[in-house]
Amino acid sequence: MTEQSIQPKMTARTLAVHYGGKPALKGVDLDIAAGEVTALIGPSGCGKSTFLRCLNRMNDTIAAARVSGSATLDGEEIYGAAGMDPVLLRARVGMVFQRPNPFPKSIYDNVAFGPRLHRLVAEGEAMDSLVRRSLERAGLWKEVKDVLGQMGTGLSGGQQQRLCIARAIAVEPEVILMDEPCSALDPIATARIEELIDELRESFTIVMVTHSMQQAARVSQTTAFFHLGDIVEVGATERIFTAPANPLTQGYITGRFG
Ligand SMILES: Nc1ncnc2c1ncn2[C@@H]1O[C@H](COP(=O)(O)OP(=O)(O)OP(=O)(O)O)[C@@H](O)[C@H]1O
Repeated sequence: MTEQSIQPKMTARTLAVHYGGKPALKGVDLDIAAGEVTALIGPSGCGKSTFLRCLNRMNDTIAAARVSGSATLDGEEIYGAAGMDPVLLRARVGMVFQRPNPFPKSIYDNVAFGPRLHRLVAEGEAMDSLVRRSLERAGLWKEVKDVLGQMGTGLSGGQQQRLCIARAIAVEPEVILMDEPCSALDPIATARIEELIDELRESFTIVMVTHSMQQAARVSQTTAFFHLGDIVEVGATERIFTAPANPLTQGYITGRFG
């Protein structure tokens, strides 16, 4: 028995990625528990973002990347001949990036983009209420309700990141991948996003790459420690930060390397 959930939302088995023949991820296994925040930590270049991108086939967009092994969503294989369509997969497994990247469109159109692409609701009242609800869930509605026609790119960095979260949740994904979502933000904007992540966990499964030990400890329930393309240790966040089993994990969380 591991410390992991017995009914994982997503799994990775011997998942490996090479970039132009160079290994970046060396065949890792991980279970992602439903309704939790899983933090991926580890030194720079150890494969955290590469792993994250495997979970919604974003590595497909990198020409040099070759993925092997298996990843599943609700037990369904993502890769291989019977794998999932990347566009449909990304509607179920959304992504928020390091730098807030709203489209050069209005706040409204940023949030309506996914629902329009996937024809989720009709234009008009139904779309208006979906946009409103998504902005409310992202904690941004009150700040933008009177300026929905203004460019999303005109918001502050923290607001832009919450807009990107609203855009991601507008299509009701099951999983949200976050790649260092606060690293471009100031401490106040970071605190708001961390609170938001904690709230979103009630509705979504979240996998987050972070360089901040404090952030991993504050917002995640499970932590996986990556080192040189492997997952060295995974377990309950509290245990990882208080009693790591592996000396490499211990060295990293106490700041001896990384
Ligand atoms: N698009 C790419 N093309 C070629 N090599 C890449 C690409 N992306 C990542 N790599 C390489 O793969 C390895 C793992 O990188 P990755 O970005 O996944 O690590 P990371 O742990 O997320 O790093 P960081 O914490 O610095 O973001 C590194 O050696 C990196 O140089």
